[in-house]
Amino acid sequence: MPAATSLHTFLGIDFGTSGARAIAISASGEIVAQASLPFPSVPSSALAEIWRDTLLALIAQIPAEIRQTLAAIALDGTSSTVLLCDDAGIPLAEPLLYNDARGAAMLDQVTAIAPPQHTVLSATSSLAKLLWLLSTLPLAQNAPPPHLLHQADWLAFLLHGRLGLSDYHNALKLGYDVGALRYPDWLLAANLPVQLPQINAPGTAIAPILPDLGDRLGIPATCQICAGTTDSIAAFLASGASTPGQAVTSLGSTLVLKLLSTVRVEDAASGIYSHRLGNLWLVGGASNTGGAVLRQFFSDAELAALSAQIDPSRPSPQDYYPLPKPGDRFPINDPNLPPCLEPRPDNPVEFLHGLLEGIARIEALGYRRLADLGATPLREVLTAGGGAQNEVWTNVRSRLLQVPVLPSPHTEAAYGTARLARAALQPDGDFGF
Ligand SMILES: Nc1ncnc2c1ncn2[C@@H]1O[C@H](COP(=O)(O)OP(=O)(O)O)[C@@H](O)[C@H]1O
Ligand SMILES: O=C(CO)[C@H](O)[C@H](O)COP(=O)(O)O
Repeated sequence: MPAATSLHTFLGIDFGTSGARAIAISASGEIVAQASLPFPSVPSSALAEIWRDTLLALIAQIPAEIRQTLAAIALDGTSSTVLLCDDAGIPLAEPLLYNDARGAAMLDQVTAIAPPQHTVLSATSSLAKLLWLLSTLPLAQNAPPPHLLHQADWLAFLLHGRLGLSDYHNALKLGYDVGALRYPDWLLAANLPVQLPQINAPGTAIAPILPDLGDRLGIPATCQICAGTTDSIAAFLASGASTPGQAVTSLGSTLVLKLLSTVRVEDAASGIYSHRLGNLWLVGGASNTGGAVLRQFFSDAELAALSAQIDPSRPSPQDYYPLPKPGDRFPINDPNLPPCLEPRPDNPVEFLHGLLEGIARIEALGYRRLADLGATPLREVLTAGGGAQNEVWTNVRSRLLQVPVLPSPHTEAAYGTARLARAALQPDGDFGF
């Protein structure tokens, strides 16, 4: 594998909840190109087809002169978005998205095989989804067991052609033991009729881009495709945070908390888990609250205009638990938790104040839970995602969190994934963990 030079660039591709983005950076971390494409709100074809078309169209949007300098590409996807495919990588059924709770029907089975309090004990875990998919998939007798892949794994497969690989960020909610770096005995003993992916460290260079695809896209044959990560870990990596006690809240369609901690904590009842990051832990959880609820009531322009009329120093009298539909994962892990959006004041400014404060209270409750479980105390919160631009909201959150809340220097997950691609070719890495 050739070493990277100052003439090389690195591409990060983020498959988020509402669209995909790509950012190319130079060896010094400067953004040299970026592109984005929304997902269609009403899917016109099978989901995996939309992902594939979006991936190729997104790469094609990066200027040709940058594409020909690419030394590595990494991808992230929404965590626990999974699919089953055959030995040729063809999806056998529609993928299940990160927030799909149909796995609730399999929780008894998950409980029977997994240890108590394990992260997989959630309706939306990759393992619950895998069991649900296996229970519904009509598999021909003697057919080889299907491959389970996450969204980022499958997209990377399209670029490097090696099937059956994942990374230990995406694999956490499948049950992979990120402490021991192996599948645990309880999962292997379950003998599931599936080919579990082989797990790599996020950012490991896997293989060069498929020659035909490289030719078609004007990407050098030497460009390495790397093991990926999840979208909210990518947002954390984008921030540059590297000291225990620093946290990143992703305020996109959902609310995701990630605190860098020397202590690993887990609590299935509140949807809290720890991702591995070098020698440290990225502890936190993901709630279904967030910008998707705001979008049910307000356009982005309305959010900006109405927020400007809110006094962030004054608590809202509303006691909302904003969710786009019943069910949350963190800090209350309950697939049936009802949203609370009543009573609704006539004045839209007051209603929005209640929503922003409700989401901020869920965030504060989440960080409090992490502290109660013994994680490194919170010192500072950086914010990524569409909500990061809302200063009034930042002030509401700062009042409730009682630590400084700052915008992340780079709010795009794709920037963090580009850093991961760059680290793949610079073995001493640049993350400092
Ligand atoms: N001024 C604003 N204040 C609060 N939220 C906002 C504002 N502008 C956009 N948003 C929210 O940001 C979300 C989009 O953020 P983004 O990071 O692009 O999300 P995704 O998770 O889908 O990638 C939308 O759901 C929208 O409601
Ligand atoms: O809600 C999400 C979708 O944007 C997040 O991807 C998510 O569930 C966070 O998971 P992880 O901590 O494994 O990255």
